Amino acid sequence: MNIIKSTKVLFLYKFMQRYASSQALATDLKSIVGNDNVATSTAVREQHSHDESYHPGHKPDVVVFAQSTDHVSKIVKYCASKRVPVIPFGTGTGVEGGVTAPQGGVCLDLSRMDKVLSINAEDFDCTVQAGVTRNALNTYIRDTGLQFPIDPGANASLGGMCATSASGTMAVRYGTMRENVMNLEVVLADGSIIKTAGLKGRSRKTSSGYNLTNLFVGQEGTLGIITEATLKLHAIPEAVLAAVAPFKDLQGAVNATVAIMQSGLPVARIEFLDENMVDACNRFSKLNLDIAPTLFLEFHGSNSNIEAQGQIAEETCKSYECLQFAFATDVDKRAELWKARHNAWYAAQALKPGSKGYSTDVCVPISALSGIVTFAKDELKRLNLLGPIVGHVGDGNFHVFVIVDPTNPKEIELVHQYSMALAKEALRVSGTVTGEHGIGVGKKKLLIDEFGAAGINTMKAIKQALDPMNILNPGKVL
Ligand SMILES: Cc1cc2c(cc1C)N(C[C@H](O)[C@H](O)[C@H](O)COP(=O)(O)OP(=O)(O)OC[C@H]1O[C@@H](n3cnc4c(N)ncnc43)[C@H](O)[C@@H]1O)c1[nH]c(=O)[nH]c(=O)c1N2
Ligand SMILES: CC(C)CC(=O)C(=O)O
Ligand SMILES: [Mn+2]
Repeated sequence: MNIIKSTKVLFLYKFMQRYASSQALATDLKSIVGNDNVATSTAVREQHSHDESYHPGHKPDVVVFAQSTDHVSKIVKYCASKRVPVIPFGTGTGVEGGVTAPQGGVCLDLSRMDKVLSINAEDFDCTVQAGVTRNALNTYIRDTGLQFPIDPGANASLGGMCATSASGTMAVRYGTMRENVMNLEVVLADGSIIKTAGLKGRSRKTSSGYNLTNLFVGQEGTLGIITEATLKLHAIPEAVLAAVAPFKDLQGAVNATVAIMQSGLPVARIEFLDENMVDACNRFSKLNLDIAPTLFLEFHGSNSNIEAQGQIAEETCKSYECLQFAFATDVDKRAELWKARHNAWYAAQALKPGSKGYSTDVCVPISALSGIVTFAKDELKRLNLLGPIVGHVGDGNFHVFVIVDPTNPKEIELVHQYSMALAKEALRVSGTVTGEHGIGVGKKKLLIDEFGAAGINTMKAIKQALDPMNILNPGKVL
């Protein structure tokens, strides 16, 4: 009885101590960035404690809404002086638990840094603050005839997209964030500010110094806070044509993809949905597609060549026994199709109300795609798991959205084992454990298999050099 009582007292004491120190932290931060930019309410901390995944949330002690690079620099400098963790937060749409605060600390929300700073239409580039979302940028530049085509399904922040090296359905044509970031402004762990590709750099190529830009793309907030990004823009195509092609079997759809890619056709989107995913999208997005392994395709070109592109794809799909090949030229029909594709994550979760999605994200050389998708499906069947499959297959990248009961630890463990087995199979065939979602907390254990000890030690040396006190998003990636 006494032990229980003293444990309760100790717990209460620790709780009071943490409460007092978080209040002191908030007071100091308010004096740096102003009262309106600091929140300590449970609701705001809860909202910033998790992303869109099944990973358990952890609340930060304080949420700060930065308004400028100067704010970010001052906050980081202050946190360094107190050894307080800083966790950057874009829009919280990540899926590997990257924004959780397992050690408490300050969640640095960048959404109020939402200015488009410059558009250089003649150079096909722009510079934005980190909190600008991809939809806001595309709306802003609509009249220039340009677009920023990297499209994770969510309306993510461009800072978050840089930090996770995001991609999406159009990476097959326009590249991922890695290929589209030209320069970054980054606040380092001591509060100093750098530009990764030169103080004013926005040239199309450079071989000057180390490639700092790509060090900070995909670092998930563990090496620095991205405050501004200079990005490549692309012309909005004169003509767009979409198509839907259901197949008799999975192999036909995947082999047709490989053949289309090998033919050199500049396909803009080529997305695979297995029969379960098509069924889920039909229900969630009110489509009426045949329930079969299916490709969604899109071609971008000029009025004079768009039909020829579609025709080559149609012939190729037919030679792999597609059941039909239906073009969608109408703007609304196309928008409906891609909206449904972007909502596939929610469609899968809606199959079982109350469930959560556990997403895998392997990427393999395209010649290994058919084998590994078959492996993924066979393992689902063996383990009796429900997991619709969807993939940016033109890049050899696909996800199994395994549906789990978040309150059932046994089921979560089983799905975790499935995800690990799939990731190891991807490595066996020379792929990677994540094509676009990153490592976060979910895939840390797999890094050693992908890079080996010497590779991991190199990453640790970089982390140690840039963040010696481990205040930047501690517990993530490494
Ligand atoms: C419905 C749906 C569909 C998709 C996706 C999500 C959802 C909900 N995603 C995943 C997600 O949208 C993607 O990872 C985004 O890049 C995350 O951007 P946020 O702004 O939400 O970052 P979020 O706030 O979630 O942060 C992600 C990570 O980056 C760090 N971070 C955020 N801003 C930072 C900054 N300014 N500086 C440094 N670090 C920062 C965070 O600390 C965290 O570790 C995705 N992704 C994808 O690649 N392809 C896809 O197809 C999809 N599809
Ligand atoms: C939430 C993500 C798992 C979704 C995604 O990456 C996709 O739909 O392609
Ligand atoms: Mn994806």
